[in-house]
Amino acid sequence: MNMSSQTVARIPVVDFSKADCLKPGTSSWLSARKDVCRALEELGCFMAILPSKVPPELHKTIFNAFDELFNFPVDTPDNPLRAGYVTSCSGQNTFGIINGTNPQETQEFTHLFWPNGNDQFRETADLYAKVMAEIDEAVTRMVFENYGVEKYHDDHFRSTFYYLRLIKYEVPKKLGVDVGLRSHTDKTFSSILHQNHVTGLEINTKTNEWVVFDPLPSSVIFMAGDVFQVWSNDRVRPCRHRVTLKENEVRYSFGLFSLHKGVIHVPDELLDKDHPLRYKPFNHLEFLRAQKDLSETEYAAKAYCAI
Ligand SMILES: O=C(O)CCC(=O)C(=O)O
Ligand SMILES: [Fe+2]
Repeated sequence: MNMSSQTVARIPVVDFSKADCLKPGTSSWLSARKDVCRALEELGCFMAILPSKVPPELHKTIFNAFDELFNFPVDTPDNPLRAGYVTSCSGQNTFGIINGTNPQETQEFTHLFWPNGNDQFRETADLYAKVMAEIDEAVTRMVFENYGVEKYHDDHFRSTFYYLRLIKYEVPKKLGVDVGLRSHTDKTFSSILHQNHVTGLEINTKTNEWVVFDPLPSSVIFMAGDVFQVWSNDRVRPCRHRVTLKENEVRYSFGLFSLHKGVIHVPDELLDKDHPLRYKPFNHLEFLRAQKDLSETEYAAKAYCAI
């Protein structure tokens, strides 16, 4: 063991470009499952190397399109884009697409900007969203299997939908101290982010260190949200994170946020005398509607439905 691995916490890596990694029951699946579950219980996140069907050059394609997207004038009073254009309280500008894994939705969105369409952007966004959703399906199945409740996974996944967000952080005014997003946990079941080359996302470890996420271009970060914690009766650790802007460049990220239609409850199989029930069943979408601040708060679902 060298010095740095003793002193610097690292974000675990799970390689989904390996053959059969996304096929339940194979030896690659089982080995990935072990790494996934350990990472989610210890840290609440991991870096996922994307399957090889995502060609590495698409990284440039998607973020070059972001330059154009975020330069469209959206602040004119009658612009239909205003409705979907949200500016959060700190440094984020975002476009959000509900049901972002549905190609019809991304097509409508694309046409708002480019009246004649932009196949390159649309197809690239669709591919990333699709692959990220496949990773989400596999990862949640791995966790369900690990806890012996895989029989609930199909229903769970059928009730999942994805909110796609395109996020921009401006070049910071004061390098090194500018806040992109204050420390928070996501109010999702899970969140998956693909970012451009500008670092800024920081992950909080169990020992309260902040570790900078420095991804490979062909990777994403998978983070457990508050609702994953509640569902697992505190076995999965929600990922506490923030964005600090330290580089003299625009930072972009492409995020897929999973939401659940219906009631979340802890499976009975996860309860025993050492693990008494900690959460009341709750409706994810009602919970989201009840939140005043959707971005920069911590452990909100825990507070909402703890027993
Ligand atoms: O842009 C990022 O890397 C993180 C975004 C984030 O944490 C959020 O939108 O909740
Ligand atoms: Fe977040």
